[in-house]
Parts: sequence; structure tokens; C-alpha cells
Amino acid sequence: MTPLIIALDNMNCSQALSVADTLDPLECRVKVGKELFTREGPEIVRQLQSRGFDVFLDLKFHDIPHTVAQAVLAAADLGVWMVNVHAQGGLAMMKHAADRLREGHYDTRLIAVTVLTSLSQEELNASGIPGSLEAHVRHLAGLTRDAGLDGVVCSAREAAMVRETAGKEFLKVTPGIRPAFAVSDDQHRIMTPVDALAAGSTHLVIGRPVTRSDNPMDAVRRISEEIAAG
Ligand SMILES: O=C(O)c1cc(=O)[nH]c(=O)n1[C@@H]1O[C@H](COP(=O)(O)O)[C@@H](O)[C@H]1O
Repeated sequence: MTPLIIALDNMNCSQALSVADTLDPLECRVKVGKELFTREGPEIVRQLQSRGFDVFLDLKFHDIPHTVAQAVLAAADLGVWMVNVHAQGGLAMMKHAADRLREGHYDTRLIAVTVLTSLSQEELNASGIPGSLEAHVRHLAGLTRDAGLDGVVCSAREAAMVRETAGKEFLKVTPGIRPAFAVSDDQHRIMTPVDALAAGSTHLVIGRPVTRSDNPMDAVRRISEEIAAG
């Protein structure tokens, strides 16, 4: 199955569906984030699923354990392929959500965001977290593994380190991916698709390089070709 997850950001329902209609669900999965979900609600997820797409519901839950677990179960009831929380919410929060999913026999993958790819070392320290960004990602990845989640969201630059900490099977979903033909936008810790996969990423999240393209499916094909050419 393809490692590509296309982020359907900066659009409403009809725009998202018209992009999705140009894409092939065998060549990519799609990600519904805060803006699209807040505008359109669960119906956009159902519409995408009815077109054959696996949906990653990227709402990055971060709250008390009971609230997060209930939100994760609500996402699983929607039949999403993947949902995420913030690892910063703590071991108990993550474990409660993972346990509830397992008890309910859901096959929705639960992953946790470590340190956002838009954050730099300076910004992390300025937010009150001392030490190196890499050490913090490693720590949060270990916490996520201990809580029984399926993997993390991290920068591809940290994928090899996460593999070392949590193993090969642990998912490394990496945004901040910029194919050779794209610009970096507001992402700080970026990598090309080829380098990201070589570093151990299991899934690549790509938004603007595809969705801002005049021909999104062509952009997906170019990325797949870049990957195949290695
Ligand atoms: O959880 C995410 O998907 C995520 C985590 C992170 O650390 N950085 C990050 O960029 N993302 C998401 O990945 C997507 C990246 O989009 P582009 O920068 O347009 O490729 C956006 O939808 C972000 O919300």
C-alpha cells in the first residue's frame, strides 16, 4: 500500500471532494484536519470513505484522559483509518485512549504527535522545554510506545531515531515533506520523499505541494515517480 497521505487543508467540502475526485484511493490516503472537519463535520469523512479513501482524521486531541478517549472512540466509530493525539498530553491520556480502542476491537490506528514539524529548536526552548528538540522527540516517542499506541507523527529527520527507540513496526508518520519540485512554506524540519522513506518514515504527509498544484493527481504521480527512482 502507498505511503502517501494527502492533507486536504485550506478547503471546504466541495473543494476537498473535487480534489479527491482527481485522486486515486489506491495511490494515496487522505487526511482531514481541523479546518475541514470544523467546517464540514463527519459528513466529509463519510463522503471520502464512500469514494474508497482511507481517512486519517488529524484533530490532534489534547485534553484530560476521559475526554480524549471518548473523542478517539468517536473517531473510530466513524471508521477512520487513523486518528491522532498530542503526546504532550501524557502517558495516562494516551494509554487510556489506546486501551479503550483495544477493548472495543477497533482497527483504527492511534498515533501521537511528538514535536510539530513547524517548531524549531529555539521555539521549543522558548516554550519552556529545555534541552534538544531531538531528545524531546525521543522521549515522547518512548512514552507513546509505552502507552501502547501504533506510532508517532514526527519530522522525517527524526524517523531513524524513532525507529531506534521504538522499533521498525512502530509507525513514523512524517509531515514536512517537500518533493524536489516544491517550496518549503512554513515548515522548518523538512525532507524529500525519497530521503524520508530511506530514513525510516512509514507514511508521508503531503499537503500544499499536491493541493496547490493545478493538477493534484499529476503531483501525486510525480512524487511516486521520485520515490520509484530513489
Ligand atoms: O499531524 C500532522 O499531520 C502534522 C504534524 C506536524 O508536526 N506537522 C504538520 O505539518 N502536520 C500536518 O501535515 C500537513 C502538512 O501540510 P503541508 O505543509 O502543506 O505539506 C498539515 O496538514 C499539518 O497540519
